[in-house]
Amino acid sequence: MIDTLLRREFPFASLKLLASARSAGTVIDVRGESIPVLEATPEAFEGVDIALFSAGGDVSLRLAPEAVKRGALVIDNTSAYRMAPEVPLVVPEVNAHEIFNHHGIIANPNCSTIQMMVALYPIYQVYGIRRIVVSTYQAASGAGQRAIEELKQTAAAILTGESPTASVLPVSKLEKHYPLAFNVLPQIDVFEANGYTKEEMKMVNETHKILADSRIQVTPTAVRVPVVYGHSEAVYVETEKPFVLEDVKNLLANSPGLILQDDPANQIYPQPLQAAGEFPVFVGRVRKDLFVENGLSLWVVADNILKGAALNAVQIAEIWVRQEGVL
Ligand SMILES: O=C(O)C/C=C/c1cccc(C(=O)O)c1C(=O)O
Repeated sequence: MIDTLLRREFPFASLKLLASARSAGTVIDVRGESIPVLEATPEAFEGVDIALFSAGGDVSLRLAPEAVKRGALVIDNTSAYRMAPEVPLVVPEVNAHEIFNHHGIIANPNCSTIQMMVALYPIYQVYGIRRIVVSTYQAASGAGQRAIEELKQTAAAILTGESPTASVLPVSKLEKHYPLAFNVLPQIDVFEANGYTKEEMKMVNETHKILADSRIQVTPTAVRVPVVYGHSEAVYVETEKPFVLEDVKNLLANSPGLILQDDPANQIYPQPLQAAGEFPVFVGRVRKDLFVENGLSLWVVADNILKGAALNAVQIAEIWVRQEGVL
């Protein structure tokens, strides 16, 4: 979040870093200034204009109202408020207008939903979308620093002929754990009664809310893969209207937040290793379905920590301060 604020040259007059009591007291260097990390208490939000939350849903539920009460705009990166009717759920390239309907809190969508919305919104606007079938290939970083370490440890173990031991992935709070190295895990977060995981249901519900269209049939499969940064998605859509493939490619190449990388003859297509650290969403492998008239497949890759979280939140803040006349 701090790195993204600096890369975007966000015009903050001062930066207040808040965290748990356990982290309070540490000092972070920001542009040569040593900024102390303070304990996140209700009083700590006095004088704060914009509060970027990314400390888990429980913290957001407890402290976001306290920040709003003290005059802050809260941009929350957790799912705590995403489906609350009065809270805008915003992907700036899709529904930036919703930012100005906030009542103190704006929610940042789930990382996998964000990148899919950036790629599909141009298609939705021109051709309409009846159905989405998406398989995600999600990086270990989406599950946190301990998951990244476990991927590396299990890889090292296997490469040295030892048996890998896992204690974090796929879901740290559950009993069963499996090594991610040289493996894929078709579980991200816990399973719900309908057989879909919470991560998959976020993609369904958040797509409906962001596009304000609950008619769209969304069928996700969320998979953890042995990648450190960058989520990839194989997306199949059925459009309402017929399309010409070249027109779709030109549309994607000229849409906000997207870069088209689609030159199979030269093996050009998005890859997480190349997307990591970058702001855009990358789209490629755009092709017409072989059997379904209005079927279209595409491959979508983005840095899950940037566009999937920090960048999307900072972009929301940029639009808000611009409206406030600061930018
Ligand atoms: O695991 C991933 O790749 C994405 C994880 C997202 C996540 C992890 C823990 C809690 C949450 C949450 O619900 O806040 C979220 C999220 O949807 O943003």
